[in-house]
Amino acid sequence: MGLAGFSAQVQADVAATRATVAVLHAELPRYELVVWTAGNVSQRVPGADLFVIKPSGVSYDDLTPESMVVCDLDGTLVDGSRGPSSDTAAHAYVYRHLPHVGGVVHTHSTYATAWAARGEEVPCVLTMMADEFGGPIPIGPFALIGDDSIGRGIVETLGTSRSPAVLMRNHGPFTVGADARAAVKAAVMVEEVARTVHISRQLGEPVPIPQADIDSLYHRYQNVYGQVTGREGVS
Ligand SMILES: O=C(CO)[C@@H](O)[C@H](O)COP(=O)(O)O
Repeated sequence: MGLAGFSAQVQADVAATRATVAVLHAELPRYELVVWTAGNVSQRVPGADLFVIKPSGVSYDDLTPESMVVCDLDGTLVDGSRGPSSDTAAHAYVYRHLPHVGGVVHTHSTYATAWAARGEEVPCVLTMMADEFGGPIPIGPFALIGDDSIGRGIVETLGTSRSPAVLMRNHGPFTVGADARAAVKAAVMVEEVARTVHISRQLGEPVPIPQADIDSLYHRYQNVYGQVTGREGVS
């Protein structure tokens, strides 16, 4: 165990990833996506079959770069002085099976988890949903914590959807992204739209967006929205 067998470059990348993942954990309470020690963020280490995740059951106030733990893609602890998150096996399964994913986030945010408790997907009735999720936010199967079951449910469900978020039944949202920041963004967005669609439902039946419009919105947001490097005026 330890990082001594890894190159200086990988060790530097591990240090940088630890810092990134520690900072991003602070976003979960900031956006009110978690209570107490619920939830977790992880990110792949570039150029190595490793990822960084938080230690299990440690207060968000006490999460530092040094306290982050490093695991291999089987979820085995490689470096760190504390036990890894209880969801490490789920994160590891996602990294093993989805090579394009560089970051994974899990929260128990209230509205998204309420949809998960009902086992009902969030229908695509908001332009913001079409933008970020490209359609409904799907429900994954019920799965117990600790082995590959949650990871399998995430990968199987995301394989049939453009959504970077899955609501694991009776549990809560898991989100993925090119890096941990993108996965945190999806976690923030999934809670926001779950809340808005829930409120809309109290007022009546939300109006679905036609598929062609969902496709158009998704394409624009994914490819044109924001500061796209290489576009005129953006360096
Ligand atoms: O879903 C669960 C437990 O039900 C976990 O995600 C906890 O919410 C956080 O666990 P640690 O990451 O602190 O082990």
